[in-house]
Amino acid sequence: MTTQELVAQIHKKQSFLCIGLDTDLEKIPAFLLEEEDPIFSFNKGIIDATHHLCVAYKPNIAFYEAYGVKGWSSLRKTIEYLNDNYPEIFTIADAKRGDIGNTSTRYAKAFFEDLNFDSITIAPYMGRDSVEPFLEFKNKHTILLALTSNNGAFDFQTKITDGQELYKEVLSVSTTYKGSENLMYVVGATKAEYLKEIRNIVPNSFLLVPGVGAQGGSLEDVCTYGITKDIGLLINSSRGIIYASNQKDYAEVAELKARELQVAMAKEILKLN
Ligand SMILES: O=c1ccn([C@@H]2O[C@H](COP(=O)(O)O)[C@@H](O)[C@H]2O)c(=O)[nH]1
Repeated sequence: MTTQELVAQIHKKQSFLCIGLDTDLEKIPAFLLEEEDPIFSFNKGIIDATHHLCVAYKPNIAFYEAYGVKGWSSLRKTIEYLNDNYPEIFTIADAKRGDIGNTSTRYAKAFFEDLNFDSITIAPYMGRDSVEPFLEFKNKHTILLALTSNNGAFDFQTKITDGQELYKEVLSVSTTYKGSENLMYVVGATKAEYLKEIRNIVPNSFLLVPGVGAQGGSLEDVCTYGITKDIGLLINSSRGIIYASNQKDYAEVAELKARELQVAMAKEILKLN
């Protein structure tokens, strides 16, 4: 999917919501455990109930890898279901990969070609030659971890390196990578006060923002400094939407939670006019 197509979807749906599919057999409603593939059945229920309110879904790959071959099969069914039924949806493999060049190319083939995701999250720690292989893929997007939502972000990401904080170095150096027009960045909603400075370095890039809801980040705070004329934000919520109920009504309750966020996002878009 191109960035322009993503922006068009955001305006059409008046939403920049990304729903995280962090599907955990210990948290999904018990009645689904009798299904042949409970993870896929749960995801399908969530997707069918919420696709009109969001522009992206983000399966976190850890939740699938944890179940071995069965988990990978559920992941494949989920991405195929999305691509076949809702091709307008932007898909994010939250895999946090990145390795020496030839290995990164294999990761890119796995997620962009075999599974056909639109984007993948990547750790920038191994530098240019670990990221550029992902950027070679046309209309595919690489989402670099810049300033993450967790407390551990302060261990390294905010430390001064070469005269500025490491996360700023990640942002500015990565803009010189070949294919950098395919870059997006992860910035935690819990770090909203950093967004003004982040926008000075990457004024127009899309930011994937996890951390609203369960982690306590505020959508309004993120928008105050992070929103651009093309919106430039994908705000993620996982547990706050998908586990709002663990009963038969889980999909309907997920729809209500997604709608609350979509309505708040529509208000933020209106403020831009
Ligand atoms: O900095 C980061 C990077 C990734 N994540 C991931 O996003 C979701 C957040 O889930 P919630 O339930 O909405 O808290 C999850 O998959 C994380 O691994 C993040 O939270 N922070």
